[in-house]
Amino acid sequence: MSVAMIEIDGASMHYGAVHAVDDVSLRVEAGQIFGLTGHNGAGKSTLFKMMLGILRPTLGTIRIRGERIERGSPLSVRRGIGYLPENLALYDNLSGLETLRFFARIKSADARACEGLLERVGLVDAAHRKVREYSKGMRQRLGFAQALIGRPSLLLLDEPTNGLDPVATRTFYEALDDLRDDGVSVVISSHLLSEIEPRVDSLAIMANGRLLAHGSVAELGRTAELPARVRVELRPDAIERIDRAVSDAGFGPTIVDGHRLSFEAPMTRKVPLIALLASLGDAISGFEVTDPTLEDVFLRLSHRGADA
Ligand SMILES: Nc1ncnc2c1ncn2[C@@H]1O[C@H](COP(=O)(O)OP(=O)(O)OP(=O)(O)O)[C@@H](O)[C@H]1O
Repeated sequence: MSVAMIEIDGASMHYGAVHAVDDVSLRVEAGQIFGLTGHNGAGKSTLFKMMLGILRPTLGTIRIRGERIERGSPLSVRRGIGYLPENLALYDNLSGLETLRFFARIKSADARACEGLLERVGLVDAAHRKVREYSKGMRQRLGFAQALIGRPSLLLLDEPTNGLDPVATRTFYEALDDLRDDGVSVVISSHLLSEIEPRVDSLAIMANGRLLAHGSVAELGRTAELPARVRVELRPDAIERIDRAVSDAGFGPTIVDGHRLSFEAPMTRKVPLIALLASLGDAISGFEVTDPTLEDVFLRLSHRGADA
């Protein structure tokens, strides 16, 4: 098997009785946008800090590109990682450009790239304004530019869209796609499941320090065994006939809402249900298919985790 970008093996971080991260094993392949999701306090930030070697795991190991991460890890490994912490401390009296130059010095990176980075995050016009005058979204974009200093091959971004408006959020994800096209691997944490769902190649769901599941959105959907919902709009006189035909074929349950019927089918039987409905003729005037969302998957898996 090829070397993973990140390989976490049985990693735990315990603060006394608090198990911030608890026996997490995870593999992130190179060249992916990988999402780390979970509710507040699930352990996402702690796992990031462990991946960076800021925190030493109580148990387990973490490898980046095959190199074990620990405090005092080789600079060559750390230099290849760009990190946007959840709350990046910025100096209010520095301008945006001075801020990036300051971080470039700390990272021993080429400061000449800083102007280009400001352009990349849409802050070139604010380059010489003091950070104290920046809005929350501008600070967040400056933080993102800071993570890109030194052309890292791995980006660890903790809640990067916090404070961004919808347009800035879209621009941010477009920038991530470009970075992935350039071969950069990205791990992004968020508790905004609907935002992250269409934008990651695969993801992990954490709750109370534990990993509930990981894989592509489709794989997680299968793991959660949630049904697809199909809603049809009908001529009133056809309701009974179609309800019977669908339940005779083994689908259900059916919900009747005026002249609409809703059916549920396991994802593996969604297409046969649609084919059956399509064969039932012109009594059907409208059609809507809803696959389970990541939010549904998360809720189902969290409940299972709590019941275990
Ligand atoms: N230094 C610490 N000492 C004790 N407990 C801690 C410490 N740091 C984190 N924790 C606890 O570990 C758990 C995980 O916290 P963490 O910040 O990793 O979660 P998170 O998923 O990033 O949450 P959020 O989405 O709110 O940022 C929480 O219960 C938190 O209170």
